[in-house]
Formats: sequence, C-alpha cells, structure tokens
Amino acid sequence: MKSDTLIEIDHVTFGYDAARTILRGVSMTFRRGQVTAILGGSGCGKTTLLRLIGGVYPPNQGRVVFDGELVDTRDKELLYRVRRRLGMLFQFGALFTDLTVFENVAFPLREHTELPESMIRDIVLMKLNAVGLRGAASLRISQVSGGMARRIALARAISLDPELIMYDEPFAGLDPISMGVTANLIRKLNDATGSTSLVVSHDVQECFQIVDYAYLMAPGGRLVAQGTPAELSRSDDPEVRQFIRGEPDGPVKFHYPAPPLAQDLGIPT
Ligand SMILES: Nc1ncnc2c1ncn2[C@@H]1O[C@H](COP(=O)(O)OP(=O)(O)OP(=O)(O)O)[C@@H](O)[C@H]1O
Repeated sequence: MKSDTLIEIDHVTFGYDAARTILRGVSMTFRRGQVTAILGGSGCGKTTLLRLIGGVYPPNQGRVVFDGELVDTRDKELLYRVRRRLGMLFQFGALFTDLTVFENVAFPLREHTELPESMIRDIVLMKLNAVGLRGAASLRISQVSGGMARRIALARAISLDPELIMYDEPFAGLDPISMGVTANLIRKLNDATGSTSLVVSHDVQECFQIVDYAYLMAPGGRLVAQGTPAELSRSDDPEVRQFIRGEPDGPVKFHYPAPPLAQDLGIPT
C-alpha cells in the first residue's frame, strides 16, 4: 500500500557555501493529495527548499525522501525519474514571450514526449480549458494580461500530468481578483488531477483560503510553526501572530540591525 506521505524533509540543514547556513534542521512532511503551503518572509529559504526537493542540491545534513526513495543527487537516473514526476511553476511564470499561448503549453510535451502532434494538440487544449483559456490559444504572450500569463504558466506546469506541482510565489505581482482566481485554480487542479501541491508564498491570507496544511519559516531558515490554517490562526505564539496578521513589528524586526539613526546622521544626542 502507498504511504500517505509523498515527500519527507527530514532534519535538513543546508547552505550554498560553508559561510552561511540557509536551512537549519528543517523537517516537513507533504501528504499525498494535499495542498501544503511553505510560508515565510523574503530570504528565509523557501525557494531553496524547493531546489532540494528537485535534487538540484544535496542537503549538508538530513534527508529528502520522495515517494519512499532517498533523493540522492549523485544518482542521475533517479533524479531524472523524480523530476519527470514534478511540475514547477516558477516565480512570474517564465513564459516564452515570443511564442503563442498554445506553443508555451505544448513546449514540455514536445521536449519530453514522442506524442504525435494531434495528441499534443488535444492535451494542450484540455489543459488550457482547465484554466479557462482555451479561447486564447493563438494569442502571443505579449498580448495577455499578468493574471492570464499566470494561468498559462499553470497550464504548462500541468501539461505532463505531474504528481507533485511546486508553485514558487504564484501570487506575486497579481491584483486581488487574479490572486483569488489563481488560488482557486491551484486547489481545483490539485483535486481534479489527484496530484499533490506545494505553494511557496508570503501571502498568508491567499494561501489559507486553499491549503490543507502550512509550514511557517522564519529568517535564518528555521521552521517556527506548522498546522492547518485554522490551527495557525488560533496560535498565540508572537512570531506566528506577527506573520499571520502582517504586523510590521514583533519578534521579527522591521529594521535590519543598525546603529541609532541619529548616530548615523551625525546628530549629537
Ligand atoms: N544559488 C545561490 N547561491 C548562493 N546563495 C543563494 C542562492 N540562491 C539563494 N541564495 C541565498 O539563500 C537565501 C535564501 O534564499 P531563498 O530564495 O531560498 O529564499 P526565499 O525564502 O525563497 O525568499 P524569496 O521569497 O525572496 O524568494 C537568500 O539569502 C539568498 O540570497
């Protein structure tokens, strides 16, 4: 029987170089069929975590396990197998601006499969239909809005029917309505395709509308809290409350450590 867990991050510590640790003893479990958020402010290591799951870098300590298999970055065959099962929606979509909407969604299918053109056409139209943009297939990327571009990137991320879809800041730069549309789509696509989704974001409220579970990371690559949106909303931990309510100051300081302003400006005190 398949285990409930699709990915396990087990006491992972990681730094791009020896001088600076980015993730410190982080443990997380991503359950099959669920949408899980990794929340946290800028620079706390969220994207880095996605790279470790994709086997781009090995952890310095700890393990990353994908569907029961240790992600060993030296094992190229295993990495290829794991990556075939992942779909990734990058920050800001990264679409090919000189190609049409259709060509963008068809791209991974042409790269990774030998499917005949008639089948590629049907799959692309189905994926575009799922995000409500079948009618926009022949438009160029330069002709679509930011919200549409995000949905096209979503259609492209699901083109190969991934078991795991990783979204890096899917709401960045979107207006509130497009944000809501994108969030609902992430949920809908997850459930309709029976996949598992990870959403990296600093948008707590948007994520809480759609996720089953969330991890909260803090500067210095620490995991500070985890739970369902309801559990985290009830938390009385000051760090959690500051982040969830978007309070400007709390345990996480607004100001980067600095000498007093007067001193920096040369004003005698
Ligand atoms: N390839 C790299 N080499 C060296 N340092 C890196 C590299 N990528 C990221 N970093 C550093 O690692 C830290 C964590 O970055 P990361 O992108 O994982 O954070 P994040 O939480 O995703 O932030 P954001 O939301 O701003 O993208 C940052 O300080 C960043 O400068």
